[in-house]
Amino acid sequence: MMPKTSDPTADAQASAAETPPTALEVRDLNFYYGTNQALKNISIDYQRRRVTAMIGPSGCGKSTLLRVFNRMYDLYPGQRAEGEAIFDGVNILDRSLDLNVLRSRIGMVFQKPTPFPMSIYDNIAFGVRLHEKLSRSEMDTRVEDVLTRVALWKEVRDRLRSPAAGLSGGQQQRLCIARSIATRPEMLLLDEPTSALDPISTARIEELLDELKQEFTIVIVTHNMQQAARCADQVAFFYLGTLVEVDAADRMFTNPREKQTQDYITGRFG
Ligand SMILES: Nc1ncnc2c1ncn2[C@@H]1O[C@H](COP(=O)(O)OP(=O)(O)OP(=O)(O)O)[C@@H](O)[C@H]1O
Repeated sequence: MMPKTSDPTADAQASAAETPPTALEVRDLNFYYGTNQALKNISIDYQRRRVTAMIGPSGCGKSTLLRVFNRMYDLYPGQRAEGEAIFDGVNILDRSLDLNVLRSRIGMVFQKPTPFPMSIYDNIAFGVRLHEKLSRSEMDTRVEDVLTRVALWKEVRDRLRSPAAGLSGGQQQRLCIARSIATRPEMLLLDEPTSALDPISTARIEELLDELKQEFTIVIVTHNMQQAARCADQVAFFYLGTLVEVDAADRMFTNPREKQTQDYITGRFG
């Protein structure tokens, strides 16, 4: 941290220097399932190489927002988003955007581990082949690299050609994270990634997030307040489709500005 000075201008500059640049800037975003508006005028900045946790009671729109960021709604007629989500200078809501490119740059991991019905090796190689032409040895290196980074390599190196379905739930989820980072994205979106896992597997995923944020911007939806407090740099609290407040995690959990946030994090509702 830069030391504070008595000069307000210098203070402001020091504070600006400490603020990580924004990876994704959301402005006035509205989302509709048919006539049902699920997100209302959401504006939020996701800081580069930081973990942002999105919290809030069931149905408040956390997953909907996460899914907007890799355009999942395109698969479903009747669902639409309005507003802006600026990523690398481009509005990702723009209809002309190449979704394959978007999804290689913004990876998604779901609540339930969803390995493809193929070998461990091919789970990683499949997405990479869509975007890059690697030699066999380059692909071998990529597979080893990402499996090492999710701390799975030692456990699976002798059975890379075995079906991924034979892995435990926690291993499958780490494989899904490895698959997401194999295309070298800039952002990782995780929708309650540990809710189907035991406490040990959960702890391993949380440790992993701490390492991955050195390279990736991470957004995680979680119902688990302890998890948000352990993993997140920034926390956003949603309620009934609106963003109630967003702040640094330590401030959010010790001194939230809004009563609704206070009530939620202390377990008084939701
Ligand atoms: N496919 C859908 N069709 C219609 N409405 C939907 C659909 N999916 C979600 N919704 C509605 O949109 C709102 C937000 O849902 P969303 O799943 O984003 O909330 P959430 O905060 O992620 O909830 P949870 O924590 O239970 O996963 C809810 O009112 C929900 O009923």
